[in-house]
Amino acid sequence: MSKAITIAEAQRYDAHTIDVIGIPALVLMERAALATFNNILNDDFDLTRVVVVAATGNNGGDGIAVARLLKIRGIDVEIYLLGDPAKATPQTTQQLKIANYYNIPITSDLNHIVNATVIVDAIFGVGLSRAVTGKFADAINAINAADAKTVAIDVPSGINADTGDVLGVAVVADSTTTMAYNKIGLLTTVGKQHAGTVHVADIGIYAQDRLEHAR
Ligand SMILES: NC(=O)C1=CN([C@@H]2O[C@H](COP(=O)(O)OP(=O)(O)OC[C@H]3O[C@@H](n4cnc5c(N)ncnc54)[C@H](O)[C@@H]3O)[C@@H](O)[C@H]2O)[C@H](O)CC1
Ligand SMILES: [K+]
Repeated sequence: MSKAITIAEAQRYDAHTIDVIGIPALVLMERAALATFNNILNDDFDLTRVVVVAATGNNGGDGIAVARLLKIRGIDVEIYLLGDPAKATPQTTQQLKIANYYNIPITSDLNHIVNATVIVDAIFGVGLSRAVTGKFADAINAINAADAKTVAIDVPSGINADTGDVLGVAVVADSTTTMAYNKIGLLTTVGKQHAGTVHVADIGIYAQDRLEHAR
């Protein structure tokens, strides 16, 4: 049974890797995006119309970087942005700048989500801290109403990564690319129902500063 971690452990390992070891947060974000991008290509989905639904935390930054990787590959992709870009994290602000360089369209039309063939869920990851409401809930309901295949980044948005509980409303994903280690909440019945196939991405974050040898 491979290791699964809590939100607090994920945040602690993240901070240790950045602040003590010295790997920049943006490098971790790029590796998270590349792992998710490769899983999307390997999952062999219909990539005719991809919509990345992103908020302004680092989960959103991961998704905006995935959008750029898809755009460079010649795939029709747009970003449905939730929240105020002026309040984005530094890493997500940088990803928005890069996405702008590649002229990736940003939409606020929920119909674009409903009509997508693949949706990337980059709304909330381990930073989810309260019940999902308002525009965030509207976007998650649109994602779940779509016929599209849905790929969640790190945690299906709306799921508490410690307990697997749905905080108001949560994305039901076909697959989830989760960073570093699986999350204990995704091993629960409800967590599994929302995560779909879970891919664990090695992005350079390890509990003991190195990748543990497979048991
Ligand atoms: N740990 C790793 O290995 C890496 C993780 N990455 C990604 O970063 C996210 C965590 O990012 P963070 O900015 O801490 O939080 P989120 O993006 O998950 O959440 C966004 C933001 O939203 C606010 N918020 C919380 N709950 C609600 C709510 N119910 N309604 C509205 N807004 C809410 C809160 O302020 C949060 O900060 C992790 O999951 C990974 O995807 C790194 O990119 C790579 C390494
Ligand atoms: K997510």
